[in-house]
Amino acid sequence: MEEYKYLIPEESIDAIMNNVSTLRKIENDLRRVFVEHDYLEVLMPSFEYVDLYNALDSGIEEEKMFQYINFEGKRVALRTDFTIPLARLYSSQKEIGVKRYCYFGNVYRKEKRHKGRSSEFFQAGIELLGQAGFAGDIECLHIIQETLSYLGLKDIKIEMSSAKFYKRLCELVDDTSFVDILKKRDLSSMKILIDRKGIQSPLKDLLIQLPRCFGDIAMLNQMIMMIQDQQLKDALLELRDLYDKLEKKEFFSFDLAMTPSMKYYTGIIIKGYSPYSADTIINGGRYDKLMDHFHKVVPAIGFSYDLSHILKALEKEEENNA
Ligand SMILES: N[C@@H](Cc1c[nH]c[nH+]1)C(=O)O
Repeated sequence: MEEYKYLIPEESIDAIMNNVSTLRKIENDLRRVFVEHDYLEVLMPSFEYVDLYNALDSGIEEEKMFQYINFEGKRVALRTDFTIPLARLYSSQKEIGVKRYCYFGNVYRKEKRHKGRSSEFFQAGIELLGQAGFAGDIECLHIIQETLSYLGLKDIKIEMSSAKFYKRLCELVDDTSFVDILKKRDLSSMKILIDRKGIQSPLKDLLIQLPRCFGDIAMLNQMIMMIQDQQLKDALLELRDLYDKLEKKEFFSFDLAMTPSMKYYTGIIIKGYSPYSADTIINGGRYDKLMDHFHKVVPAIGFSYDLSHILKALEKEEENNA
């Protein structure tokens, strides 16, 4: 027992304890930008009904939730995600219109044992609710761009793809192993899958290219020319139109093999990377169907920074430059 007096469980964030001043500085810089753009800060509850998460289906499985049965006999979980509770908050408001929320706090998702990864994550994010199409997408991407310099990390890359493109691919390939192959960018398994399913060109050619389909606008244009399926093409054309409308483009590139981190995404998906972090430091996307569960039609988009991963990356970057 003695040793446990000195240890923290693997689940706990360790990157933050000694880095509080850095965390607070980044947090305050982000808060200032979010507020300048009219985002209202909200403090969300730590506990939510498991049923809410299940009904709105983020894709985070129940085994990943820290849950217990409360005095009502209902299953309650520590917050696994901010977007879902904020959708509930929005849907409970009387007036429907554009709303901008920002938030700072922990989310909890159980990691597999002995992976050396904590199960609590400190997130800072925004949700733009009621704003459809490019206007919302561009607002979010510009805020990401504006806030990047406050993270203190060099060489951050923001990659974009489309949930419509991904969903259509899944429909066409129609195989349970496909997502895993995409995640691993495993070309040899992709070829085996193509043979097993008897997939013919032009889909076959696309699937073979897919694991290496990351790059700039030239790559996207090339794929648009090559793709014949109209739904896949339209999804990429939409992405290109969005990119064309961006004022500053230097941080943004594309990754067509991207798999959405959340099931609720319906349009653009965004992931941010640092060379010093194996985990993504930004996740976001458009989610126009989430509010259907509350019988409301509300287009929405948002993103969050994972500040625990950012702090870890900062430590590594410093070590590297020492
Ligand atoms: N909630 C998402 C990020 C996000 C915010 N808004 C839209 N997506 C996550 O935790 O990964």
